Amino acid sequence: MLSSDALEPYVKGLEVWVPHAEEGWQLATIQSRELTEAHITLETRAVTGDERTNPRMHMHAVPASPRFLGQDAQNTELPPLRNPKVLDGADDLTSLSYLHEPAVLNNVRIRYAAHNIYTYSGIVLIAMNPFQRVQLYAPELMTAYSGKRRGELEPHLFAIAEEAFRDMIQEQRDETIVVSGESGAGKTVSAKYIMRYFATVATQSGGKSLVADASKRDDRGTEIEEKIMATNPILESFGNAKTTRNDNSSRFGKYIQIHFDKQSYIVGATIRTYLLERSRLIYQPNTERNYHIFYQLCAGAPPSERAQLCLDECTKFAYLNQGNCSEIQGVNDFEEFAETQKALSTIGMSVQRQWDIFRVLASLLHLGNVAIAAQSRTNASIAEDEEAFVTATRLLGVDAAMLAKWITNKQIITRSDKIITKLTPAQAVSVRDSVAKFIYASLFDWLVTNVNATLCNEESASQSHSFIGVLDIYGFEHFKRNSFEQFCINYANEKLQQEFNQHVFKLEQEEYIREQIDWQFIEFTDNQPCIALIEGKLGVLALLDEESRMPSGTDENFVNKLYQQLDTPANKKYFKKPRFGQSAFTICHYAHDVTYEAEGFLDKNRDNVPDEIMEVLEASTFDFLLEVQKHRQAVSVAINYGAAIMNEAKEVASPQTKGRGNAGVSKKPTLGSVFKGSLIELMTTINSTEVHYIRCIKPNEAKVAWKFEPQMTLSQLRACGVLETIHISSRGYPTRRTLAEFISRYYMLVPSSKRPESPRDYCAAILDHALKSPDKYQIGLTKVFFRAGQIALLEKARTDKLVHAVTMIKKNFLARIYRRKYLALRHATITVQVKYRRILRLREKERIRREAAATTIQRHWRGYNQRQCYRAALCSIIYMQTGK
Ligand SMILES: Nc1ncnc2c1ncn2[C@@H]1O[C@H](COP(=O)(O)OP(=O)(O)OP(=O)(O)O)[C@@H](O)[C@H]1O
Repeated sequence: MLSSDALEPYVKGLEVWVPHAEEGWQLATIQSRELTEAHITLETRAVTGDERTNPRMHMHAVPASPRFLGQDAQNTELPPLRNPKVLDGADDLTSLSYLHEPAVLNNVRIRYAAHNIYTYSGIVLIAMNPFQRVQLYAPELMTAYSGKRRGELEPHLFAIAEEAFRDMIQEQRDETIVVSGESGAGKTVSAKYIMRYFATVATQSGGKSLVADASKRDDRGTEIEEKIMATNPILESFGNAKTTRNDNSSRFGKYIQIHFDKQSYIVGATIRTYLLERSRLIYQPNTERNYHIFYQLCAGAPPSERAQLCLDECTKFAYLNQGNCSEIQGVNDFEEFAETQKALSTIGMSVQRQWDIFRVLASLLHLGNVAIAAQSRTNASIAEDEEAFVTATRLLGVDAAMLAKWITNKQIITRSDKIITKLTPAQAVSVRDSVAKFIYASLFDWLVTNVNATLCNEESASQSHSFIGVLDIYGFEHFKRNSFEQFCINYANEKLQQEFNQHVFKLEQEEYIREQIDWQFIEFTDNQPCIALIEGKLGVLALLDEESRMPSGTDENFVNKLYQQLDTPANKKYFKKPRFGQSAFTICHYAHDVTYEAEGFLDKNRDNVPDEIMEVLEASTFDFLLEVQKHRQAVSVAINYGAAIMNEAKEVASPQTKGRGNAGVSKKPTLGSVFKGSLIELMTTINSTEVHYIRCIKPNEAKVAWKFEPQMTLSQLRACGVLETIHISSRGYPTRRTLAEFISRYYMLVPSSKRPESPRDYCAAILDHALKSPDKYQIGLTKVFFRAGQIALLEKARTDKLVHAVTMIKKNFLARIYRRKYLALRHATITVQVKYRRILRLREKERIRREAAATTIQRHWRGYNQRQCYRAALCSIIYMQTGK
């Protein structure tokens, strides 16, 4: 049933959001509203756009289940309300009055259009990729953010870095900055700037930040910072590749811990890496490349080393030419090779050791060129004198005959016998490739361990007092075809999302307690059932491991096991068996339902090379290769030990799983279990730190500067949990203002005679006047908390008040002006009148005077005439009488 409160704002002329196919959401105004006992009808019209593409929208809501009908879709809710215009482009989404999907999208869009790439969403920083160099990372800006609290300046990743740095000093605890987002969203760039910030900014005791002054740092300090920065080009060369989505895509996850001493100077760093994409070594889709280092080596090796390693154009190597892409626009592999070498030297790696590494890389390229022929129709064979094979085995320092034998044959050990069978050419190619993948993955791990050894020796480890970790991890992935890699990535994201949700809740609760407001905490939907479905005792990973350890295990058996174990009513919210086909399974993740193709799961999970080939490699005459393998074995032992402990714990917990399919079971750690172990370890670390979040968003697929694709942005906002967080917090008090901010904006809502002294009472007085429902807000010690929508009401009240005030001022002002004008006019009129009258009077006087004069003249004239006549008559008489 719709409450009258909910309906109240929906009046004619109000702006609301309606769904739109391309724009995500579109602005519309309510044209009419009709309320009957049976239902409510709202009719809206799009504010912009042409009538054909955006026809009128008719909305209905029945009392029992409010709904509005779109052009062709039915919605069960009233349309979301638009925020007051004054909030457009707010730099923190939590300051919006209505917090919903369209509001978030609109705000981010407005900011991006104004070239503001960063926006806060509560504790999260949303970073939109500009796909263009922006002037936001200069040292002067680092100085500006140094020592400043978040919110004092525009949103920025330096503000997040500074916050972590300050918290570390003040709270004496470890910090983590989680940078996530989809491929090409800007994680690596952001992580690099954060590291640069830490490398540039140092502290003085007392927690006062300042940009590092070279004179204040000893050489060791500066050297460590240089080394830390040098890890970027190294890891990028060996772990990044060109993909369709990103020219410099990191094909692994990493967690870099920067260690600080008691004075908050950097003393070292350690790097943990996750799930390097191994398949890229042997296969690249069209327009994609293998790892950068191979192309750099082919372009940059000097002639003597080139000859020694038999290097050629990169297009000549099967492992490098499948994507038909040997160059990246704007990247010079020759120069990049020099950069990589320089970085390796910076971390203290000798030139000899560098060439050992390059030798291994060259051997892999030649191994990829080894032709596997069909000896008979089904049996594979390798020509031992083939150039590529000779070079590969020479560089690897291994027995060519033995390697050829174990690439083309397989040995099965039974209780009483050892049976050798021939492999098909396809199987042999797969073994050859598994050797290459194994060596490259081992080399990568060795490299990371060595980088760590130089970045954090025993001395720096002993000085380390606290650390800030930067996690640059792949975001949620959902492609047309999803495989084991996407499964692992999405599993990692489920774990991070859970941590994030709990964190947001924890923070909310903490703030409410700190501010001493009354609240009843709301439950939120935890994604734990989905995580349990993946990593639980009989979850996807356990069943995958069980099947992987069977000598005769297949992807089909694995997927059937999933159907049997997991396709149950209890799991129906999280696991689905697709309607068609028997080779896929769907997991309903927090961000999206993803259907995974089971094909290849077992191979990828097993990720092992036959024992016989391991023996061949272990007998190598190339010392460096042996060192790499020893390192690998040490890591495996550690993982096995961890796995054994985990298994033991599991078996104690669940006796019914004991003995499940143990016959002929391989004891090697599977990739899934390794990943699970490293993820658990990562989560333990992260949970012991204070976490800060940066969510990178890729605003368009084509990587075009400043282009905003709403649907693409929306799906990422959903996937990175921003909308989920907003949903969570909107059930509490999502909007808040400090008492001072609140008073300075809304003081006019209470008459000046009724303004109390204390800020809290002042706020209470304002709220009492402006908001009808006291349950819609709470006044804390330093902040006022609002339920969704209240700021819009306050804004409206403020606008009404101001409009009223403006009208009054205008009225009085105009009255004054017109009165003045009137008085001036009156005065002028009177003056004119007086003068005119005077003139008239003068004229009258003059006339009278003239008339009098005329009369006189007339009289005189008449007199004169009469006299003249008299005189003439007299003369005539005299004349007549006298004759004179
Ligand atoms: N802040 C930024 N300023 C300018 N350009 C950026 C910024 N962030 C990202 N870019 C551009 O986007 C590209 C992709 O960024 P980046 O490599 O950091 O993505 P990613 O999220 O790490 O991707 P992947 O997961 O594939 O490694 C960069 O090469 C750069 O061109």
